[in-house]
Amino acid sequence: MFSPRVVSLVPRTGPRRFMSTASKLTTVEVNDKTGIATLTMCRPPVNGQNLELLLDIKSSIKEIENDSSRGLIITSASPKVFCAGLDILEMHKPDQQRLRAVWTELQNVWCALYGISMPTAAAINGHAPAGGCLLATACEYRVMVPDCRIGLNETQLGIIAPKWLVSGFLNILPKRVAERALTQSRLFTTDEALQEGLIDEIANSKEEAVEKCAAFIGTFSKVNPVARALTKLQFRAENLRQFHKEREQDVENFLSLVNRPEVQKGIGAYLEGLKKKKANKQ
Ligand SMILES: CCCCCCC/C=C/C(=O)SCCNC(=O)CCNC(=O)[C@H](O)C(C)(C)COP(=O)(O)OP(=O)(O)OC[C@H]1O[C@@H](n2cnc3c(N)ncnc32)[C@H](O)[C@@H]1OP(=O)(O)O
Repeated sequence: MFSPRVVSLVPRTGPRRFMSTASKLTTVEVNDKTGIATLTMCRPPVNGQNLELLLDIKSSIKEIENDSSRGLIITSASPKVFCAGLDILEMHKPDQQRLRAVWTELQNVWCALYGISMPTAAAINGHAPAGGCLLATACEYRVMVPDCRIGLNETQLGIIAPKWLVSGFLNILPKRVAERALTQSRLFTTDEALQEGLIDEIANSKEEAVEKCAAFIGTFSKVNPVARALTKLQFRAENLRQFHKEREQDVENFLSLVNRPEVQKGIGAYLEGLKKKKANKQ
């Protein structure tokens, strides 16, 4: 659960350092001058959230939290995609135990990122549908590169995003806009996302996005970190409480929904569509 941590306000000096990461699916780089940790997802081609990537993101977030970094920036090593959401292959003709673990780890990742006390920001250097949007909206600030898309498009796959998954989205967007976007499976362009407030800034490159995220985190340098953390919790505690109350039932709901024959059919067709898209590109 949420536990605010006192962070020294004295700037660190020295070179950048890398933390150990569970595998190569994420890297964590800490800027020793600013104390900000950048977590980069590295599962080509699109950072599809399979079980291993989710486990790795979770352990990197925990590592950053234990290191008392000044802030956390999440981004991607893929040139065009921040994160394509859940790896659809995990949901198609699934192994039941693994599917259960995938959903549990998606919950764990959201909970760790949404409830972390340090400032968080997403440098969205590419498309961010579904689970990608979930990561971005769990953060406090979002900077996105031009000509990309972000949103919760679950209904397109015949699945329903549960309340906890939508809560970050609802922190940012007016309820009416959120309801319409979810029911329409709307993916916002970068410009639309800025106009609606789903993102905070546009940057021309990933590097600039990371810089803008760091500048946002820097705005807290003179704010008491405990007061900041408790204030953040005040805004997020109710969603976290509700999530913990419902998380087990939520896993059962997910399993039963994904296993429905018509949903399996929809997921299969969606996968085919992705493959056809690639064939048409060639
Ligand atoms: C109680 C129940 C609650 C259920 C709630 C469920 C909550 C979460 C759900 C999800 O996250 S579902 C996943 C939703 N994601 C998407 O719909 C994104 C699909 N992908 C795309 O739109 C595009 O790929 C892209 C991200 C915009 C990137 O486009 P780009 O043109 O750069 O690449 P592609 O050629 O399309 O893809 C490359 C390669 O990657 C495969 N792929 C793409 N997305 C996924 C994915 N989500 N899972 C698995 N694989 C994916 C795609 O098929 C290509 O594969 P190859 O053909 O190269 O093998």
